[in-house]
Amino acid sequence: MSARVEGVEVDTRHWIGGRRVDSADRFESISPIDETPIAALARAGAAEVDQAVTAAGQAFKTWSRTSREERARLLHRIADIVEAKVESLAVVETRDNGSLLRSHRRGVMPRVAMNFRFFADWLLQLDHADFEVRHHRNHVSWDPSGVAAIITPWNAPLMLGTWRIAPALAAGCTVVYKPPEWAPLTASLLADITAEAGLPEGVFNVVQGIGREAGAALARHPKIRRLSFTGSVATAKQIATSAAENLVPLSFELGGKSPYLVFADADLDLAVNTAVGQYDNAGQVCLAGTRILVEESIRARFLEAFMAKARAIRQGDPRDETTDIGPQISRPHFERVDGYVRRAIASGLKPALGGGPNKDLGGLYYRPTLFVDPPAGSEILREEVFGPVLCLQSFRDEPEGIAMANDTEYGLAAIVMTGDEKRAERVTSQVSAGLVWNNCFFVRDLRQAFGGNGKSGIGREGGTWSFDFYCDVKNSVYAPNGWGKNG
Ligand SMILES: NC(=O)C1=CN([C@@H]2O[C@H](COP(=O)(O)OP(=O)(O)OC[C@H]3O[C@@H](n4cnc5c(N)ncnc54)[C@H](O)[C@@H]3O)[C@@H](O)[C@H]2O)C=CC1
Ligand SMILES: O=C(O)/C=C/C=C(\O)C(=O)O
Repeated sequence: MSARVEGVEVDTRHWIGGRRVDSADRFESISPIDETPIAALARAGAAEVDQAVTAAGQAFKTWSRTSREERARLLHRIADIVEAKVESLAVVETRDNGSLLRSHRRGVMPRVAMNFRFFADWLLQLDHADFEVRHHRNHVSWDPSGVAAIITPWNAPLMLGTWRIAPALAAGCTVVYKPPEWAPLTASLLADITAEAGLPEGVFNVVQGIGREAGAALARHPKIRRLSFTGSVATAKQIATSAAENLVPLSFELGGKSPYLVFADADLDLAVNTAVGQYDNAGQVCLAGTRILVEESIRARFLEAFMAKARAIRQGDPRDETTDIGPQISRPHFERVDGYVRRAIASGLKPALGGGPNKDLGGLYYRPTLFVDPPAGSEILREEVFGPVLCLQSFRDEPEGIAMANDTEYGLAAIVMTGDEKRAERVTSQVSAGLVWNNCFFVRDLRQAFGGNGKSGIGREGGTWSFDFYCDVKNSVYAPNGWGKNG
């Protein structure tokens, strides 16, 4: 069973134990570009999930004992093939999730390859730390833990999936991956790539399906040893409850409502351009600085420049090179975003920009929207909209700016725009966020610790943090032969 998407053949069955497996049930992937169904996929239930976990458990026996060099070689091979297939991966992903084709070609798919390369290289230089304590040698090693379950969302499907799959495989775990049902297709292409690379059967498995069915069955499976979840807080709570039953270690990368602080001494052009960039991917970015906080003395100048720039955003078909932002992922998500905007308007707020669907384009295209001065505590300031909706407020001085930045239950990212290096360090040290960018945004290096505070998540991934999570860290103590025999 397969679908032809933008000229690329995509197998729409599961990938379990190195072969394609079908289900009796189906679900459809609908393209956000024009809301047409583009593929019918196998829809897993508990039986297929169990089959995948069993295959992964079997494969773990040899993969966990495969040398680090061989694991790294295979991951590099996967990266080579991803690089050779950037174009087909990019066109399928754009059709499936509506993100910009040019971003997929130039940034996202190369990052997918980098996810594999980076963790392959990090594995080889992972320091198996030794230290001496009173003639006893302590040795710390990162041992593979077992089957890792990985569940990720649709806003950057292959990049977010491989950001967890690559370190899990590098760590010697085997993987059962449940891709997002709103953008499931490139996961299947990845399965083909792992086979072409020569990854042994059962090491990487894909179960396609719906979150509350296949995802829930995977999260509660008693044989998984790690659970990495990226998605919403509501789903995270359900998953945590299931995982608690089996005491499975969790890594959660969840939502955000990040502050974007602009001080009067900031480079105004840079601050405005970067602020307008928070609409990228049609606002479907967990890290986005959706609460713009501007120092009062430059508020009018900032707002004027922001509005001019934001009005120039070109919205349209994400396959068009000149498009800046595309559609929302799905009709339910579009309605959810619109619900937030409608309730804000009903509460008396007037959007300074946008405030509804893009009627010229129709479909799932939602206009970049800005609310100025929403009251403290209002829903639009508190909750993650995950659409092209920003809020702008102003603050009198640094302490007030920091207090407003921290007035959230989330703590994923913060952006600080200032020309004063000392202020940058001071503010950074006082904002609660897993990632703080000063005078920049989304500058990523895979050695960085990535994750959030509060409702934005549990744990960190990236570099050694990923190995700490996917591995059973072991400390061994070696005494000299005969040590202590004579008292
Ligand atoms: N911190 C981070 O790195 C990132 C966080 N996100 C967050 O993800 C959210 C958007 O993604 P959505 O797909 O709407 O989230 P979601 O929580 O609805 O779905 C995410 C994944 O979980 C699965 N799922 C849904 N219900 C499940 C259940 N009961 N048991 C097991 N699995 C289940 C889905 O099939 C999907 O694969 C936003 O809150 C966003 O901030 C998105 C990207 C990165
Ligand atoms: O760079 C990462 O590892 C993760 C980035 C997350 C997003 O791009 C997102 O959720 O939009």
